[in-house]
Amino acid sequence: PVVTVTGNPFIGHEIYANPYYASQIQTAVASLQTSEPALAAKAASVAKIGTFLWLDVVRKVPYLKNYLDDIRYQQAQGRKVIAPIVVYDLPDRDCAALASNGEFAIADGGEAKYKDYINQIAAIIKEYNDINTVLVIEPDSVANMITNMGVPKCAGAAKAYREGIQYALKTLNFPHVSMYIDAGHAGWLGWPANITPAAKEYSDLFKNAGSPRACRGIATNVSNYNAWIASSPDPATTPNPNYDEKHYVDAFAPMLEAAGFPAHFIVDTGRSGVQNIRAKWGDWCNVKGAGFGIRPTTNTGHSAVDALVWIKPGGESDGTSDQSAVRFDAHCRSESSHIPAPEAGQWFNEFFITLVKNANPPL
Ligand SMILES: O=[N+]([O-])c1ccc(O[C@@H]2O[C@H](CO)[C@@H](O[C@@H]3O[C@H](CO)[C@@H](O[C@@H]4O[C@H](CO)[C@@H](O)[C@H](O)[C@H]4O)[C@H](O)[C@H]3O)[C@H](O)[C@H]2O)cc1
Ligand SMILES: [Mg+2]
Repeated sequence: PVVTVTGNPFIGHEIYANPYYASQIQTAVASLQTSEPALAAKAASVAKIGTFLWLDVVRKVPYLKNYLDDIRYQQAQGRKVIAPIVVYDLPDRDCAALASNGEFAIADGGEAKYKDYINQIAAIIKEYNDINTVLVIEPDSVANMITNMGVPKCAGAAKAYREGIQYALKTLNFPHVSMYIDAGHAGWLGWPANITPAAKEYSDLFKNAGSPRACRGIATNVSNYNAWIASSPDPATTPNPNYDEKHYVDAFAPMLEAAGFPAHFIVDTGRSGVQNIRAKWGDWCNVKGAGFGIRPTTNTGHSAVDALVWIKPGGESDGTSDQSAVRFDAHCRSESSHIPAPEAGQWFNEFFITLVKNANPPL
């Protein structure tokens, strides 16, 4: 039946555990089976945990139908399953870094290609109006508009980012959809100097898109390593009073509400199980010693936080450590980084095994 979502979309639902991530995990399990069977079993259990599907290239969009068909099959068995998707293909993507440079360039018709990408997603999502669908909108992009307008590529992309995101918010505004716009993390927009301009930027985006019903709020800590709640501040976070994601949400939510954007939040806890492992807070690439964090849940203990979720699939690289690679970013050879590492999005088996070993809570 047609789904109309009101309120927290995650309540009473499990998050789709997609077969693509599961198949990559099987590789790790096979490599551990004989030498470390207990660890292999823990690794295998991750395949059942729902992570988000990243539509990071337009050629992946048609595969969305396969996943949605699979969810229909699970729903036919009486299960209530969320479709968890990341929309991530803006032209001149990842403008302040190199690791996740995208396929579309503004200089090469990227804005029109992005609208076609969004239209393709909208056509499929519209057809599957019986599936409760959650969309994270464009990790890192708006955050870069707040802190990196000094980077020529970001300054040059500002108009395209804002227009592209507003197009997405309007075009994907369906009754069965809930959208969360990415807003970096506590160590990015959570800094006092950044959070005030951030509140204006996000509320303007929301209002200029016509305050779409489906725009439920904000996603934080996507692909990052911050605690949801830290028992004490990680030394790398000093002197930021917002030293974990809960402090960031507590500070940000009322500012957005006051500016006309009554945002709810989801927080990525996929790789936040271990704290105090970064030399510098700005070290974002393949952080050595990381562990899987709090399992996806709606028991957040926070009225503004709909769910803790695993958005970045742990085990997929943040970026290559190969200095000769086109998309090499020096942050991926930071003192905090696990080296060697493959290209962004590629399977990073050693890192996955560390995430399993260091999982907190334990697997
Ligand atoms: O105490 N002080 O006096 C003081 C003064 C100034 C300060 O400045 C702040 O310092 C922060 C670093 O601490 C900066 O935050 C970093 O900004 C980077 C982008 O520029 C982000 O990188 C992205 O990370 C994504 C994954 O999260 C990747 O997917 C993506 O590819 C990658 O590009 C880092 O996470 C994020 O931690 C702030 O901008 C900056 O304003 C801070 C304190
Ligand atoms: Mg990235």
